[in-house]
Amino acid sequence: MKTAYWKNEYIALEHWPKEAYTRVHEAGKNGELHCSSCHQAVIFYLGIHDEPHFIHKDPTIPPCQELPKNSHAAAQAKEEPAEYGGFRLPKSRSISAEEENEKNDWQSPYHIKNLQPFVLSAANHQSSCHPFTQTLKEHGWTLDEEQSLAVTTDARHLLVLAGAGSGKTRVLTSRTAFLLLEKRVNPKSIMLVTFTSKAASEMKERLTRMPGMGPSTLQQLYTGTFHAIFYRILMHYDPDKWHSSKLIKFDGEKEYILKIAASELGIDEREFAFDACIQQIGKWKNDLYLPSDVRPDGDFEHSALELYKKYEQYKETHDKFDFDDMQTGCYTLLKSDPALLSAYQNRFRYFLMDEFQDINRVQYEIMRLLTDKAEHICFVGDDDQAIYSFRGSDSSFLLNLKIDFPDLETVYLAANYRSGHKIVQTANQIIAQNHVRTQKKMRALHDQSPAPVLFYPHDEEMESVMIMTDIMEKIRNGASPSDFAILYRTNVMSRAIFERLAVSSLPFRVDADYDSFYNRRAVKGILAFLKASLNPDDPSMLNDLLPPLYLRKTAVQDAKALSILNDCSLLEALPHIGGLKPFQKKTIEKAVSIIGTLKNIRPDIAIETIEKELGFQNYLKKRGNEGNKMDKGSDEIKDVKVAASKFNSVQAFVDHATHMVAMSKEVKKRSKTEPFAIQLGTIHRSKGLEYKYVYLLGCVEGCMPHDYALEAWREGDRKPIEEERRLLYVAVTRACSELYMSVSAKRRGKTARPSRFINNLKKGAPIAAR
Ligand SMILES: Nc1ncnc2c1ncn2[C@@H]1O[C@H](COP(=O)(O)OP(=O)(O)OP(=O)(O)O)[C@@H](O)[C@H]1O
Repeated sequence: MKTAYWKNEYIALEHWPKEAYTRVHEAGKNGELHCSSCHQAVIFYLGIHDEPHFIHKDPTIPPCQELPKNSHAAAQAKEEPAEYGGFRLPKSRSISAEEENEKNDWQSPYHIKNLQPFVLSAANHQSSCHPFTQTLKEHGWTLDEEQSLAVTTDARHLLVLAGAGSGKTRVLTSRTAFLLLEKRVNPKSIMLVTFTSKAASEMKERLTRMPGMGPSTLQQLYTGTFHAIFYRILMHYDPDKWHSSKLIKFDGEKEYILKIAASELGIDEREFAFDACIQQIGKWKNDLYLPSDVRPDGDFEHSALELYKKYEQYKETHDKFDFDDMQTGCYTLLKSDPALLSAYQNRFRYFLMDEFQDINRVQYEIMRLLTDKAEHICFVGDDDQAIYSFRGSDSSFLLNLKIDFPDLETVYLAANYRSGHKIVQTANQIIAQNHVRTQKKMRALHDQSPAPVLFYPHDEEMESVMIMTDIMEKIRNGASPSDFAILYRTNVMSRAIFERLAVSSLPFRVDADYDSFYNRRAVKGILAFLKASLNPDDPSMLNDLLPPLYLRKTAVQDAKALSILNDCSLLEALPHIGGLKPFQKKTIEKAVSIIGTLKNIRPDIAIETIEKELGFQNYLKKRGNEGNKMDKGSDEIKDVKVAASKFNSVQAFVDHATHMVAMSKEVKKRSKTEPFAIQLGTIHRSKGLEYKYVYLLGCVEGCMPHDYALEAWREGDRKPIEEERRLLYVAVTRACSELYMSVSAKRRGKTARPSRFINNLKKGAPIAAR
């Protein structure tokens, strides 16, 4: 059914603006929609597969005949009210039923076609006859011919080079078991390096299920990430120097140190990309470049080098260290203490290293030192999954291993056990466009999964509703929440889907580094103005309100004292703070006079007022992170406006934001102990994982590839774009059965273009009008 009543208003979907669809959907959930014929309650279906339509809430009632177009109700809809169904139509838009130009075409989902046909390869199913492989098989753990070779070879130096889902982790785990059980290697002499600590514990967990593997043996294995292993070495050697209380954990802290240094050096804060500078310093350190080794190229690197020097001085004087220092510190320690190095070399004789494509120079050099007396090294990696080069990782270490290890034996794994043929072909097609890579092609073992789907929401809000509908349908049909992952390029993209999940009854979890969208710096600033408007005495808004009014944080105390003294609100006290410069006084007085009115206007308009009239835009330019490459304050403002546009009042929006901040804390806590939940996460964090159903948000230019990569590409640097393509490849290859990629028409309130990475997937196929 294409028509309904929203309270007393008539909705004909054909003429209803798509930006209002999510509101109609909400209205249906709240019981505000009724059938235009029988007046029974209806809900609004807004999913991926079928066109949006109304359905009776009671599933036993069949669809009704629609009312004719020229009925009384339809005529009512022609009056073009300013507020319609609680939704404001753009003034220029007519909702007249006669105006066919205004027809609201639905773009059907596109099932990726033109993929190479599936060919069943007999080799895929052959399992090896090696006795160890046979033993594993008897215990339900199969290895194919290639995997078995990688597990049982006597090669001293072994590289397992393989595509996604080809069983690299399975091989690494089996090879560890082979060394322990077949070769009777002392577990204490094995070092097993994984990319995440979770992967290390998962591998240990898999090992416990192998025949003859006791927990005491596994406890003796030396496992962990490079960082964890290096830190353990440092702590063993000098626990005071490396005490965790001295660790600089967050980029925010680094940025603070760099901003002070920048002002001392006269670097213009407004223009400078502090996030890129933090990355650059990390890159130099991971490349083992001391400040004196750096030969800067261009203005940015010159400034970054000066800041690098200052940053190192700061840590020295304040007795601090950061994560990069754990690596460089370990390298220096091992180089400077031959006895210590020798002790480690004598202890560890067997090395197994996963995700080797993401190794950086300092890690490689430490690995070279530690493995000097090694009897066996197994490197595992996939250059197509190298996604950390922005922080100094370099897959050429993997690809050039033969130079340092001339007897290196390479085993290629080509069979993909994880995904259906159409997903594997889609991934092959995406990654084949990269110029810098080793040529390899994955082949799937079955063709039972449907083709990946591109779907076309109007915006971020509709994207999240469509995904939710699809997930709920699948769960009703027997899927488990843990079958699903919703992946995105950057955390800021998760706002809308988080909000939908938060108000649903579905269990979901987030990455360990997740933080609420409403805790972002610029968003908190905007919220402070809105909160002040609702309650000028709310002390919780003061801290975030002061910086955009150019007041120091210490002004909190002054404001509190003045409000008591003058018997006025905290907000009213601000212009009376002593020592204000004329421009400050003017800004504050204007703000105070306008803030009070914000609560009476629509939240998105209120935000616009804060931005333009109350100087928030200028503040962001001066003090924000507008020079940043990744997270720009102005982008956060665009996002917050999209979020606010769902609400009719400032109060409702502020309440919602407060609720979401509390929810994100709660969900984060729950995430640690919630195994049967929908996973919400960045693509970076999804590496090594797999899910039956994967949804990819924002497959549009600017999101994927990210704006920063597009900028680099325009300046002639292809590397970031290739890395973005690898990210998409990683995301696509997480899906076992079904993959959905969202190509929204709008992003941050502006028209968006489909990602260049998926454009070629549609070649030769009809592209529906957008
Ligand atoms: N020989 C095999 N028989 C059956 N299933 C297998 C086999 N090898 C691997 N698998 C399954 O295929 C999936 C992918 O394996 P694994 O995670 O080891 O791949 P990977 O190469 O490490 O993947 P990625 O690099 O994409 O993270 C897992 O579900 C694993 O259990």
